[in-house]
This record gives sequence, structure tokens and C-alpha cells, in this order.
Amino acid sequence: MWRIALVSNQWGGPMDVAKARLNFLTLEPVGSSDVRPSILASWVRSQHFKLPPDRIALPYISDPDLELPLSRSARPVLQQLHENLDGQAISIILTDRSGLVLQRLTADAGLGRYLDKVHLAPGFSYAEEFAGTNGIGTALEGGGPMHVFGHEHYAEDLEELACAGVPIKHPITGKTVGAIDLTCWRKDAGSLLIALAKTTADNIRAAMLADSSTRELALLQAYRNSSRRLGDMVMVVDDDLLMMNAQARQFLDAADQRAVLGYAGESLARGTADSVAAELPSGTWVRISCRPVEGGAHGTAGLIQVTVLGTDGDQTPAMVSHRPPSRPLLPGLVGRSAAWLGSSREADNACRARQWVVLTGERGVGKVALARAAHQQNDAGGPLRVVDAAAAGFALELEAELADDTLHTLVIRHAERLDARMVDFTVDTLYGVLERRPSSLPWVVLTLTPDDGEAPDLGDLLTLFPLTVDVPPLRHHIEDVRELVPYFLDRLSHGELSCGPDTMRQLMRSPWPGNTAELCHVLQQVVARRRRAGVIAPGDLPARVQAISRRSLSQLEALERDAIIRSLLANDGHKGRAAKSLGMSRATIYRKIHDYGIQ
Ligand SMILES: Nc1ncnc2c1ncn2[C@@H]1O[C@H](COP(=O)(O)OP(=O)(O)OP(=O)(O)O)[C@@H](O)[C@H]1O
Repeated sequence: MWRIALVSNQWGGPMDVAKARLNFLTLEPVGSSDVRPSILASWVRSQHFKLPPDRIALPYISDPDLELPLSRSARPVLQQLHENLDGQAISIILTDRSGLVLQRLTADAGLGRYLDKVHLAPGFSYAEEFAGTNGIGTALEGGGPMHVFGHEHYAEDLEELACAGVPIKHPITGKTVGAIDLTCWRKDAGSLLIALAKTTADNIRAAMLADSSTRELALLQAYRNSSRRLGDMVMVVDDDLLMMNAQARQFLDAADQRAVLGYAGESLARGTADSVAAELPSGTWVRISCRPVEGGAHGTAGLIQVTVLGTDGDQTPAMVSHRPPSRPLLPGLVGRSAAWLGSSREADNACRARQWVVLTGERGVGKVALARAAHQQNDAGGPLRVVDAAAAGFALELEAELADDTLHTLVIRHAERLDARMVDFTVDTLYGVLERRPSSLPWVVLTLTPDDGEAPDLGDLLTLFPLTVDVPPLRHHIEDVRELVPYFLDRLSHGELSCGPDTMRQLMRSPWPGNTAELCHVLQQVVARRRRAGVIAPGDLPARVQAISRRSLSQLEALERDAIIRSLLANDGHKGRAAKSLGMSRATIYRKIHDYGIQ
């Protein structure tokens, strides 16, 4: 059992800081000797976030996930510290890297009640952007230990408290994964508090290292045992780890690997051993067996074995019986890959918690579709509007929609198209709603399509959105093409057209730079061109989908490739005649067919 020497504070007289804070809030000058520079900088940021200084008003973010590796490793360390503190009025708080409180241990009932009153409790975020200057958010913002004492807090409600926060860095990657904070009454605070917080952060880091070593060792063991025993392809996956043996590396190309991992992800999420027969994008039929590895990270660590059953076209009905499918999560959407389900789940959770969210991803990946479906799932009767930042009347439209107090969901799409002036306008308009109807806010979704992977400068706008969900490009969940194609064809041709197996394979080999929107557009073209009902053959597809190149083509090369395909089609696939009609030699057309990957 420890007694913390709670000596009087060393950070200047509280009256001085209280006066400096008042001066700051009333725009009077604040001397650098009156307040520490790190606190002043944090006050400026808090003011920038337009936080009310007279009260703390935090949104309830979510049910914290207590099975994060951080929470699991920290649990025994925090429990030990709690016991050692033996009833002293010090609260131990663990947050994730965004400042969301995961866990709180408080032995003193009076302090516990006060912390409940100021929402310093699991599920609330003490990020600086919500709570202003405080031990947790300001430590995370600055990336180092931070104590915040009494009147140094931006929000008046916190001035009775003293907090010592320390970010926790992952022992291997060095990335910040969370923060530990010790909070006590202002009158009890002393310099030992920050020292104790630092030691606790070190102990949590050490526990994480021990846990991840055990986990990785268990995975390596499982991998080596099965790799030695079997001639099969073997892969081992964990949250941020992938190992595969030479057979898997040689046999499975990138698209096939993604498909295998997609199947495995779904099966591992169920937490039981599973075996499915499936066709990979390359046309190979395989049996994929998965089993969770003990000691692996929660739910996601597992051993995958892949056995080849046959190639193109030799599938048997028994093999066609796919994995037991989990259902798509959201209404009106198809796709059951782990990547797509992951984004759907996150969008659904954000909508349920009415947490403002940025959906980001390449063009046409389905960002607006996801927002609509999440709204439909959680708030089916409520009005939803979509405003396009790229449209001419955007400002007027945004203002009009947000003035409507009956609005439940607002999607602002193409936020990357906002210029600096419109970013400011959007921020001000959203703040207007936050102030006018704080208890009945609409759910606001921002969709963002970074150009060439470059994130646009959206200034303060992103600070209003505590969550970002990445929506994967179609090539990262290519197995969903198998469901998207019948879904789109059904809608476009009223069930009159279906897709043959060769055509499906061709569609699954395409890289789809325009993603799901492009797939939908291609099928629209096919439906418009085909007048008869029936089965779509590979030759019905536009030229660019019929060729799968191993590299990206220049515009000129793409034109040449399309001309070759058209000529081959016009000449019933006869290469010599196609070459002649294009004025090229037979050797050249053979080389180009190979180079451009024309099937
Ligand atoms: N999983 C899905 N199931 C059914 N339809 C989908 C799915 N994903 C996308 N779509 C459809 O694909 C098209 C493109 O989707 P959407 O407009 O939502 O993409 P986006 O990412 O918002 O596009 P942009 O980048 O242009 O803003 C829409 O017709 C949408 O309904």
C-alpha cells in the first residue's frame, strides 16, 4: 500500500492563474509569467473550438471497447495501482488514443460523484476539442506528460480538480495508443501525481510488450507447426500481422490473397473453426479452412489453410456451396467481405450514436450509399438530405437544410471540393446548429474523396467530426463483385439479364479504378447495348474491362488496347486478321495482347 505525499502544489498560486484565465477569456492581456506556455497554447486551441468556458458539455461517444489490446494489457496494472492507493482520493483513468474514457477506478465516493457530474466517465471523450484544456486531451494533443491544475482547466466545472495525464505509446510501433490520467482534488495535488502517472504508463507499455510477444509467439508456433506438417498453402493473420509460406506466396496473386483474407476475416470474426469452398478471382477453386489461434488478438488471429480443388470451370455443385454467409449489415446494400462489413459496422455505430462522421475513400466506393443505408437502418422515418459541396448553390442549400429543425440526417458530399472560404462558411453554419439545437442535433456525415491520396486542407471543419471511417476501394473487396453484379443487373434489366461465369471472372479481374460506381456504369452500358434477355458473355463487356493489364496504361496505350480488342472481336478472335486490319505485324499483335493482358 502506498501513501502519496500530497503536498501543496508547485505550479504558482491558484489566484494568479485564475486571474490570468479571466483575463484570457475577457480578451485582456495575459503575461507569460502568469501561466505556463503549454496551458496558454491549449486555452487558445480551446477557444478556437468555440468551447463554452463556463461549463463542460461533452457528447456521449460510445460504449467503450474493453477488449482492445490496450485495455486488456492495462487492466492488471490499473488494478494493482488501485489496490496500492488504498482508498485515497485519486481516480485512475484510462483512455484510448482519441481521449475516449475506457475505464475509471475511483475508491473515494465523493470524488467519484464529482467525476460523474463532469462526465469524466467511460464512454465520454476528454479530447481537448470537447473538454478544453485538461490532463487527458492536452497530454494527447502535446504528445507528452501534462499536468493541469485547478484554474488551468479551460472549463470552469473542472477547476476543483488536478489531473496528470501521460500518453501511452505502443512498445513496438511507438504510436500513441491511449493515455493514463490520475485525477484528484485540486487542494490535494502534488508533484508526485505526474511521476506516478508516468510510471503507470511505463508499466502498461511493458504489459503490452509482454502480451504482444506471447501472442506473436503463439502465432509463429501455429504457423511453423502447420507449415511443416502440410504441403498446403498456409497463412497466419492477426490485427497487424500477415505471414504466409512460399506455396501461398507463389500461387496466390494479390487479388486471390485479398479474397482469401476476406473469407478468413469473416470466419474468424465468428470465432470458430470453419471451412468453405470458394472460387478465387483467378478462377481457381479452393477450400479455405480457418481456425482461431489461442493467444492471438481478440477474435481476429487465426491460421488459414488453402487447398486447391480445381481451376476455371471445373467446379462441382458441392463446391459451389459457399461459406455460410453472414448477412449484409445495412439495408439496400450488398457485399459481405470483411472489409466492406467493417466499414458498414462503423457507419452503423456512428449513426446509432449520432456521432458526426467523415466517410473517406476513393471515388465511387459507396460513401453516400453507406450513409443512406445507416440512416435507413437507424432512423428510417426521419428526413435525410444530401448536399453536394461541388454544386453551384451549395452555400444556400446547406443553410436552408440546416435551418430545417425537422432534418434528421445531413450528408455533405465531396467535401474535398470546398475552398477555404466555403470551409469557413460550413464550419460557421454547423456551429450555428450546434448552438441552436444542441439536444436534437441532426446526424451529419461528410464524404471525402482525397485526390490521388492527398488529404485536402479542411481547416477547422474536421475538428467537428470526431470519427473517420475508411471505405475500401472495390479492388480491396473484389469478392463482393459476385454479389454486386446480380444486384445491379436485377435493378437495371428487371431480372432479364444475368452474368455468365466467364464474364464474372473477367469482372473480378478488373482493378476498377472508379470502384462500385464504375462497375454500375459498365453494367448500365451493357444493358443499354444488349436488346435481348439472356446471359452476358465476356464479349458484351466494354473493351477496357476485357483487358486486364499488369500495370496502369497511358491514355494512348489504353486507346491502342481498346482498338486491338475491337479488332479481335470483329475478326472472331483471329489474331492474324485483327493485326492486318490494324496495320500491324502478327508478332506485334501477339506481343501487345500479352502486354495488355487481353484475355
Ligand atoms: N455495397 C453496395 N451495395 C449496393 N450498391 C452500392 C454499394 N456500394 C455502392 N453502391 C452504389 O454504387 C454507386 C456509387 O456509390 P456512391 O455514390 O455512394 O459512392 P461515393 O463514394 O459516395 O461516390 P463519390 O466519390 O462520387 O462521392 C451508387 O449507385 C450506390 O448506390
